[in-house]
Amino acid sequence: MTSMTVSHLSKTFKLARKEWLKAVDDVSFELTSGATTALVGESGSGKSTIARMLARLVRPTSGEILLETSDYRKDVQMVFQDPFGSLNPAHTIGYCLRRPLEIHKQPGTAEELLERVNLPAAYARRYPHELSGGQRQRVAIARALAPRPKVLLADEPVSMLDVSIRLEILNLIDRLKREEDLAVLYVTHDLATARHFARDIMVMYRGQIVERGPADDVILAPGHPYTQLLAEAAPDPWAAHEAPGRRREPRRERGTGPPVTDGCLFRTRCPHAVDACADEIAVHGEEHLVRCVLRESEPARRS
Ligand SMILES: Nc1ncnc2c1ncn2[C@@H]1O[C@H](COP(=O)(O)OP(=O)(O)OP(=O)(O)O)[C@@H](O)[C@H]1O
Repeated sequence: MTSMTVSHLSKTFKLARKEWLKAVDDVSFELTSGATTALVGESGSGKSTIARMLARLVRPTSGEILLETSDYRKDVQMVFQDPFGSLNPAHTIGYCLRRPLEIHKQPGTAEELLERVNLPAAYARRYPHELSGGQRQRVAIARALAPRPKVLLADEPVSMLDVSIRLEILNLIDRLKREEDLAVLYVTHDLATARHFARDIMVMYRGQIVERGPADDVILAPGHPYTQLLAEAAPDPWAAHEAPGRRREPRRERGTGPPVTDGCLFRTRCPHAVDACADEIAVHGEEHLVRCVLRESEPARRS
């Protein structure tokens, strides 16, 4: 079931007197209960701005965010990247977890929430500085779950954690998604975990979604030259088992001059660019969408 529908969402930041930045440009998608949707793309592509708009921390310039339920403040919760900055050091873990239960008038206790994220109930008496980064992130997840939300926004939830515990935390979010029937938006740079944990992947480039589809299709048969570049550059732990010889050397960038602002924004970096890329870009496909003029004849697609 669709939990959240995002339509034509845009955000423009004013940088200086006559300088504007289109951080998010006409983005539409849906989040479904019981499923993870990954949002991937390089730094500065607008991923966090989308997550922050969905969390109502940033006001959209235009567009619409529709929630199936009516209580937005309760039903949409976010887990942030930094587990060290997200818990108030002056309060016990128990206090951090009881507050959202009280505010949203939910039954349950801090101890029960700790057990749901595999932490000992006795941690309720501890302070954030007594916990490791991974343990703090578990508390942040427990706090986000306290109001029994429908949508969980996870903005790079493991990128500041030790590599050795990242999978534990992602597995925890995955289990809770199934148990609570959550719609999860997973914002990440990491294509391998996006593919493993998400049902669908959306690829962002300079504020636009350039490709979207089932996770395996997007990673194994990327239709957009930008996704191909990302997939080729990413260390892929599954590649050796699935497709020997599939990987190629990343192509060299062709970028010259100032960045373009119309047509395909990737065309100055694209190894396949043709004149038509300067025109309005059509979106091809139904389940697997690709914003690329080359898609029709598919010369850019990997075999
Ligand atoms: N409050 C703001 N004022 C001005 N510009 C902003 C603001 N917030 C974000 N930006 C700019 O918007 C663009 C998109 O930023 P955003 O943080 O959404 O990207 P991102 O894909 O999440 O990157 P990262 O992976 O590094 O977090 C960037 O160019 C960023 O500098």
